[in-house]
Amino acid sequence: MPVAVRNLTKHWPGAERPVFSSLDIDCPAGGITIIVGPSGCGKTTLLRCLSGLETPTSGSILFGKQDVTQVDSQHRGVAMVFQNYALYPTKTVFENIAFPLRMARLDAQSIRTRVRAAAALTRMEPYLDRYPAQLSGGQRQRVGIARAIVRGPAVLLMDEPLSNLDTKLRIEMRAELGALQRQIGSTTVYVTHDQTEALALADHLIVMRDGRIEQQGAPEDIFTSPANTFVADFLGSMNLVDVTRSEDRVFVTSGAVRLDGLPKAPLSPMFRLGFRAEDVQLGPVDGEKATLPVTVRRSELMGSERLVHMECGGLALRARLKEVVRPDDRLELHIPAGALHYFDETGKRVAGAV
Ligand SMILES: Nc1ncnc2c1ncn2[C@@H]1O[C@H](COP(=O)(O)OP(=O)(O)OP(=O)(O)O)[C@@H](O)[C@H]1O
Repeated sequence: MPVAVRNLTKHWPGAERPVFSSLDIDCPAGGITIIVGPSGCGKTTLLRCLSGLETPTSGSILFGKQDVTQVDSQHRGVAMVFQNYALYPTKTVFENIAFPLRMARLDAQSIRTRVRAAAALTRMEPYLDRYPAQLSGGQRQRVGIARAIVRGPAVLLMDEPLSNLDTKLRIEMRAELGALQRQIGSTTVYVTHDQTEALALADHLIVMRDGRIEQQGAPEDIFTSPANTFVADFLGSMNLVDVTRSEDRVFVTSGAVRLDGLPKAPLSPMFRLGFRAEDVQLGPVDGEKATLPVTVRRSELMGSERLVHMECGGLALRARLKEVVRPDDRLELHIPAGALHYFDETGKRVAGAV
């Protein structure tokens, strides 16, 4: 069942401006929609409106064809997983998972069957008699997930479910969660500020800033064609260089940048050139490319390659390189034409630039 939001506005009483206004969102049936954006942009408020824990000021929320805007939270067929797990400390794992079923007054046999099924899916069967304090962080979050899926919700809402876990566990749980979501097939809306998580898990991605949607679509499309410099920087921290053009020469602040045979798109005298750290090359590059003179500042080992921090005419840039470079080395960076992004002076992507 698809979930949609139409013209949705939330204005907290007394606040100067709405948290978000006139939002339109479409979440595909059975898939994971990820809402990503910086802290405070309104993600949690939007999720709470979907759950029915919060009432929007205006607009509508549709679950399939049904308008649920005025429907009580308990009757929406939604379940929510919280960042802080929100488990009952005095109840066993079994009773925590069983809680929504007891509230719905299911008989003891059905409760046992359903709790066991949810525990099996989340690999918590061996721990049903334990209390939350006797579990690891990852296990606690699994209980939170089991409790959310135990009633077979049509819509599953997740608010930063992995952010209390350490990096290694977060990566493991992320993969588990993706697989589990496919198995249960509930339409899932998942909120995070972590761009890696968003790109890894999303079927449909929504990038928000200050209560506005900056871009929504397939994660690959957003990553390869960010609509503006905010999206480009937020998803994959793109290097952004202000470029001034005068006749056929282009400059980056104090250092000169060479654009061999570029750009094809009509560009204003000032524009922004974007490229990702992983697309930078030190060796010769065939064909059209941009060339930037840089000075190395710092190099961080990241397994088989290095994240190299550099400076180009006062601008800080990052490159992922296999080569060993040292502070103060002066280098020429080459960025192949296909890896270049162009934005106008307002930050908007210039269509068809490359
Ligand atoms: N109950 C409330 N009453 C008034 N203002 C609120 C309330 N809850 C949230 N806000 C405000 O709404 C704005 C959006 O908050 P929200 O929690 O939705 O952001 P977020 O994007 O989820 O951020 P984070 O990632 O930090 O959780 C913030 O400015 C916040 O202070």
